[in-house]
Amino acid sequence: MRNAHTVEQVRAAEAERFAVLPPGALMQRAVFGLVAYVVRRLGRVHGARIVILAGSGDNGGDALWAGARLAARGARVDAIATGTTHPQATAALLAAGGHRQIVATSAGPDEPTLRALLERADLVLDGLLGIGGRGGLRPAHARLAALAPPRRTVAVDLPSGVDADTGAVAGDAIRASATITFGTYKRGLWLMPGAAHTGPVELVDIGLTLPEPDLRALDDADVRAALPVPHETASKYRRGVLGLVAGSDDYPGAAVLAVGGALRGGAGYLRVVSVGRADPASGRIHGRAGDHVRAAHPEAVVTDIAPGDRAALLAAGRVQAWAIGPGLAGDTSATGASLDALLGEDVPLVVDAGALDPLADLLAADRTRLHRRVAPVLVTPHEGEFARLVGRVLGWDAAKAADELAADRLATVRRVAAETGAVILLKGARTLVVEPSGTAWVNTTGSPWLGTAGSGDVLTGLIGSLAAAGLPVAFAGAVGAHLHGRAAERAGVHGCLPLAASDLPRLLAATVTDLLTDPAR
Ligand SMILES: NC(=O)C1=CN([C@@H]2O[C@H](COP(=O)(O)OP(=O)(O)OC[C@H]3O[C@@H](n4cnc5c(N)ncnc54)[C@H](O)[C@@H]3O)[C@@H](O)[C@H]2O)[C@@H](O)CC1
Ligand SMILES: Nc1ncnc2c1ncn2[C@@H]1O[C@H](COP(=O)(O)OP(=O)(O)O)[C@@H](O)[C@H]1O
Ligand SMILES: [K+]
Repeated sequence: MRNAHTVEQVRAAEAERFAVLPPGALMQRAVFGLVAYVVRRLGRVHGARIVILAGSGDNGGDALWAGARLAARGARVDAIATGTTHPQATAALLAAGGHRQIVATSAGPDEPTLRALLERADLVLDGLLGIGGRGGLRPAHARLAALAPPRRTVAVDLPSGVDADTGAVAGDAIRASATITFGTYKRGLWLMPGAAHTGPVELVDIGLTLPEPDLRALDDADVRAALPVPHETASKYRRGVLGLVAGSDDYPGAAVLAVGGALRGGAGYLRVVSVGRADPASGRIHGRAGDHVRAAHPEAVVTDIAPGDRAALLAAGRVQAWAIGPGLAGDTSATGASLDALLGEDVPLVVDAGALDPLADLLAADRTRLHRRVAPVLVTPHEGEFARLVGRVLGWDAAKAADELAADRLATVRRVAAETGAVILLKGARTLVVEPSGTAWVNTTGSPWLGTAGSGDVLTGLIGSLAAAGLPVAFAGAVGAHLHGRAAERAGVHGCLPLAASDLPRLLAATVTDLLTDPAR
């Protein structure tokens, strides 16, 4: 498990260490980690050209001290500053033979000179701003951020211009190929849009004692430990039964995809409810989605029901979790009736896609509905669906939803989870899972190839299955998002690029197999 903390939490932990350690000790630990990374990355330090972008604070201090150590090993180090710099670190750099040759104010060097220096650099260390950065980059910094070569820039603690707590980016910000962060992960390294600026993030332990994290990210080891593995006395029922209401005559494929995900999530039995209509000749209820599921996945047990038939829905059988929504289309009041029936059942419920608007309508009529329910409800909107949800339930217009998410994605989702009583899984790059209590996970696996029609349907089935197999539903959301992302990362290796949603169940099976058979576990 990786943990992220707020700037306030980091400052408090640092203050506690400052009180007992010699001056500069924490900074030297950070510098040691940063230099170790640079040496590993460059391979050969002697003769390498390093450019330091140095701000006025301790973040610049870290970068300048690292420059001093690298200069002492024979690197050619140039520091570009925008004003004053950390005095001891600057003195150390100069003493080691480094240059502090340019002050990039408006009166500073012309752009070609700066550009030439940055273009020739083997590596640029971004020490403009760390956790002390406030607001967007000011013009002198912004100019440097625009010129720094993303593929050869390493962010010190965090990319300058990214808000450490929110991940918000106002204007220009450094784009880094890697970030070396100190003490703990900062939330902004994991939250969009800031997360798009970091490259891979490495943590350097500087010995801080930290409180409960504000945000968590799962690792493969956490997911491996959480995976539902059948034990000796298992049976299909004991492994967990998932009820899945998915597909429609218009979108039968969504049910097939959701079942494909569900079959890889660990539940032992899958009841699929297909919403159809009465056959004019026989009078029997029949849905196209059910036909497609039977053909693609003979192991699923399918019941066809008429739209909104609550009794037939519940008669599909006992389950340990329900999931509703993928591919549901048409009469939203009928979906609302099905949803209402499932909300009356005391098992975890996953609500996605075509069931989200009906849920929003139920919540608009009664905001306490989910707060009163004992078993949790997980909703899985993408950004557009999230905007509609907060529009209907909280009265936000689309612009407000977009502004709130851009300014502070985590706080916004936390607020909506607390107000609605739903666990919210907000999909997209860096999917967030947030409980009404505020407990939050961010997903750091995945790839933009997942932005393909139907991949969310697979995710819903997978999460429902993990919940039916016994994982608490919010955790099932975090585990499901991790597996879904890992599966997508494998697409290249398995010859599945460009990724199609139908590839995901097979890739999920390979992902789970590797996790469970990893000899290192
Ligand atoms: N304090 C310590 O002992 C340690 C600190 N560490 C480093 O210290 C950093 C924090 O240092 P600081 O508290 O000095 O803060 P920063 O170095 O992030 O920057 C603070 C300075 O930048 C100015 N500033 C803020 N926002 C600005 C903006 N938008 N444009 C231009 N200037 C702006 C402030 O007025 C202040 O002078 C961490 O991110 C980390 O890199 C590490 O060395 C670990 C140990
Ligand atoms: N740029 C991206 N990077 C990583 N994951 C993404 C990206 N875009 C979309 N995804 C993931 O792809 C899935 C898309 O789901 P969704 O939008 O519901 O698709 P659909 O409704 O077609 O099934 C989600 O799991 C989402 O997190
Ligand atoms: K920085």
